[in-house]
Amino acid sequence: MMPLSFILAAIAISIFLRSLLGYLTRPTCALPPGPKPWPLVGNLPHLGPMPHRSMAALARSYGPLLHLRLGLVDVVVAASGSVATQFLKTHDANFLSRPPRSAGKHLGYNHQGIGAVPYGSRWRMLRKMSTVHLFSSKALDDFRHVRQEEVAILTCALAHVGSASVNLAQLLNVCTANALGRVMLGKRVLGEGKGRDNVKADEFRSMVVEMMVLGGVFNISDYVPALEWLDLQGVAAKMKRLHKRFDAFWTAILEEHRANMSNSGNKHNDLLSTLISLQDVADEEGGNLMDTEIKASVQTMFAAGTDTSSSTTEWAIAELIRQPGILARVQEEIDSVVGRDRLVTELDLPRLTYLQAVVKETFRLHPPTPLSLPRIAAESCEINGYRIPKGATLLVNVWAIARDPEAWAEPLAFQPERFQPGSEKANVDVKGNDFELIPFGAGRRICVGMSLGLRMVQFMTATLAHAFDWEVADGVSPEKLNMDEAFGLTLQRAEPLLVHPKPRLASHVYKTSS
Ligand code: HEM
Repeated sequence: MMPLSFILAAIAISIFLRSLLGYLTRPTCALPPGPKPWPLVGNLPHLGPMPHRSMAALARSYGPLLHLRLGLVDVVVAASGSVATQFLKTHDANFLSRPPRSAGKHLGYNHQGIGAVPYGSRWRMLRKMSTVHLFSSKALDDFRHVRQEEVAILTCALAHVGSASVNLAQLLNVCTANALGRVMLGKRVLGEGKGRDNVKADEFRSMVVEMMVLGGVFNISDYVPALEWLDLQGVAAKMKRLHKRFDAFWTAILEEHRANMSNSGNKHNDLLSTLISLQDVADEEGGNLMDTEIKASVQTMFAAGTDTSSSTTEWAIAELIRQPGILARVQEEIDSVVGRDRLVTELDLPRLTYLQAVVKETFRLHPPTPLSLPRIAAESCEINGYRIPKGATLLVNVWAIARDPEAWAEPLAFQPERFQPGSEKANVDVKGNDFELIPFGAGRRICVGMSLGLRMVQFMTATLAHAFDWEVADGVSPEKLNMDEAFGLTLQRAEPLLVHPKPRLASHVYKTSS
């Protein structure tokens, strides 16, 4: 038996060594600067109704790398292109997962959808499947006719409103959701009374609206997890109820698809049937794609892909209405490429360089997710000499970055010319390569639907600008158009754009056979 003194000495040495190790590996740097947090709520009171604007203002006082304590959660905010580069390029591997949120838990099948699933083999599998079958150039081209048909229906509807004014966002939303629905589920999801829709369009519409509302609520228990069980705002209860409705909807669609596939010899011509047919293929760790992952991912695609594209297009048209000179230049460009005897097609887009500049400028001033989607630090790390603690939430203020006066001349002015050949930002794109303009995020977890979102926004903006002249409803003059923002799940206009579209092409163009 070992003598007691030896055992005590061993314990003392191990305690000393542990302390020494702790001392040597202690973080040597401080947290990034930020306003002093209040007890318990931390900096929540600093956020106000427009967190992206409040955080931009705080960054002006404290610098482009900001630390906030929201409730009990450490949050770091990147507010310049160079700080975003540090997080999303240099340290991207450390920020590949998203922090758990009540919406992902209660509405997203406990974080099983592509947008919330932690980084790893399941994420890679979902990402690869959707990239190949939904967003690759081939997949996009295969479904081009679908988007063209839906945009033609939108154009036709706008041409026939007569003297009534229209809420452009609503029609754009129906167009994008139906285009996505046809590609992902093989059918329109927001119906349109032509006898071909057999999903419950009204039910779907009301569920999506509620999802956007609940997703936009600032749920206290996301920031003070100890209070989760109290569900102080009743948000979790509402999410659970909504989840039940959504799950019944997706389960019915899955069953219907399986039945159709077995009747048609496993034919699959939409994403859902493709995913079902891939359920036998195992991921790198041997796991198969589960029904819940399919349902969660399809639901995420609708949530992430509809409002983003439609609200950006609404902002683009609002900017064009406010600046008739820019609209005239867009129309002139499209007239010269397309003429006035047909609608724009997606194949025309590469030749419409000024239109593309207009879309870039719209993404710069009105990014639909101004704080991107949050990421979480897997490990502590050091950025720009500051300590980023393990588990901290990263918010990238893409809205502030794209208005940074250090990076942009006249940052608040809508000037598509800045992206024209020979201009300062001619080579800047929105695809995650130029960190001063990252509306789709950047790095490995960049928006998976970027190619589709970009194409949809370019195509809808081009079509609407080409097919119509625009008047604001109620006699509001273009320069008085209210451009205020409202913060929700996506960056919406505070006041919807109510307009009178005036057809400007040959009348046969506004007839659709769909
Ligand atoms: C105007 C269009 C869009 C914008 C500006 C946009 C923006 C974003 C942003 C900023 C992110 C977070 C990226 C990051 O963490 O770095 C994201 C993620 C995502 N987006 Fe988009 N998006 C758009 C359209 C779409 C479309 C059309 C779809 C699908 C139909 C889509 C599906 C997704 C999904 C699934 C994710 C999560 C990806 C992941 O976590 O791996 N988005 N989007």
